Amino acid sequence: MTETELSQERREIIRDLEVPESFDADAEIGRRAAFLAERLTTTGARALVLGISGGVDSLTAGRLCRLAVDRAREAGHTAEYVAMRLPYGAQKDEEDAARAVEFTSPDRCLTVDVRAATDAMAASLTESGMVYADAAAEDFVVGNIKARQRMIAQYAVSGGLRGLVVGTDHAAEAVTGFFTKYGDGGADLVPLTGLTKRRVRAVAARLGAPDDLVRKVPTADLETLTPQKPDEEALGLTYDQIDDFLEGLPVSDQVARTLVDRYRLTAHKRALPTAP
Ligand SMILES: Nc1ncnc2c1ncn2[C@@H]1O[C@H](COP(=O)(O)OP(=O)(O)OC[C@H]2O[C@@H]([n+]3cccc(C(=O)O)c3)[C@H](O)[C@@H]2O)[C@@H](O)[C@H]1O
Ligand SMILES: Nc1ncnc2c1ncn2[C@@H]1O[C@H](COP(=O)(O)OP(=O)(O)OP(=O)(O)O)[C@@H](O)[C@H]1O
Ligand SMILES: [Mg+2]
Repeated sequence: MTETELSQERREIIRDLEVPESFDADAEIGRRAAFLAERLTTTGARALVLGISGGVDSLTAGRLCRLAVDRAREAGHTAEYVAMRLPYGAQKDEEDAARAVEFTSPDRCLTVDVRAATDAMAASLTESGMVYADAAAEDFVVGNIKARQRMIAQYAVSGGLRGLVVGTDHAAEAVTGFFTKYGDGGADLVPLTGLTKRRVRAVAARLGAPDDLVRKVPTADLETLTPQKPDEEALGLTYDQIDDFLEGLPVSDQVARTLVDRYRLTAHKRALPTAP
């Protein structure tokens, strides 16, 4: 890829992922809360359902759900914001998760431990004769089962309450495809679309979130063998590098090429299933 092709492709990615040049936290909060409220009133849905992990993305999306439900109610609509705690057994940062739930102020919070379902599926797969390359490969696959069990739990609640499932994907995850296909990637509404990680943090700070949660080290926390593994370690890139790339700020050629490659390789995760 020539320099010109690289910068052209970068511009296209920024456009496709809807990353605006300028950013104003107040404007983003207003626009995104209004979007969620409009979805509630237009679809007639009665609930916004969201998993709260203890990380900054769900904390931010949760507070936007609170604002949106309040707005929809003011317009005469009946709706609630339902938070879900979805630990796999005992979660190491449970205290952060509890504080995050409190900050987002849900109408109710349901806790569903995804461990039994995850372990049962993993055991059935092994019984079927499925063999993994090694223990780390199995752990990685089971990590994605955890994410999909969370999706199943959220859709069960959404189905029962006539709700909509809220996802937390944003531009810095979308560009790298750093989410589980049909797991945390499975949602009805994605209010953080187009935000870089630092902009998610800026929105969270503006919403008044506790500082340590705003600055918390991001983790998918899916692998049992390496709990709380920082995303940056798994990605081999820092969020600052990813954000700089998406915000059109200076990045090394190597970072730009890595991200363009990653974006191409993960195109299937941002698209509908491929058809003939
Ligand atoms: N070219 C192609 N066209 C159509 N489909 C294609 C495909 N290549 C793979 N696939 C399918 O996609 C599957 C792989 O996708 P997937 O199952 O998602 O698995 P994969 O992308 O390998 O793993 C998910 C990654 O996202 C990270 N993650 C997950 C969840 C949350 C977070 C977080 O930040 O919190 C991060 C996780 O740590 C891991 O690194 C393949 O097994 C295959 O079925
Ligand atoms: N243990 C959990 N309990 C409830 N929801 C979860 C849990 N783990 C993940 N999720 C859901 O999956 C989403 C994706 O996880 P992800 O790690 O990208 O976001 P986060 O934890 O909110 O923020 P960060 O990326 O900074 O860790 C979360 O935003 C949340 O909605
Ligand atoms: Mg997380």
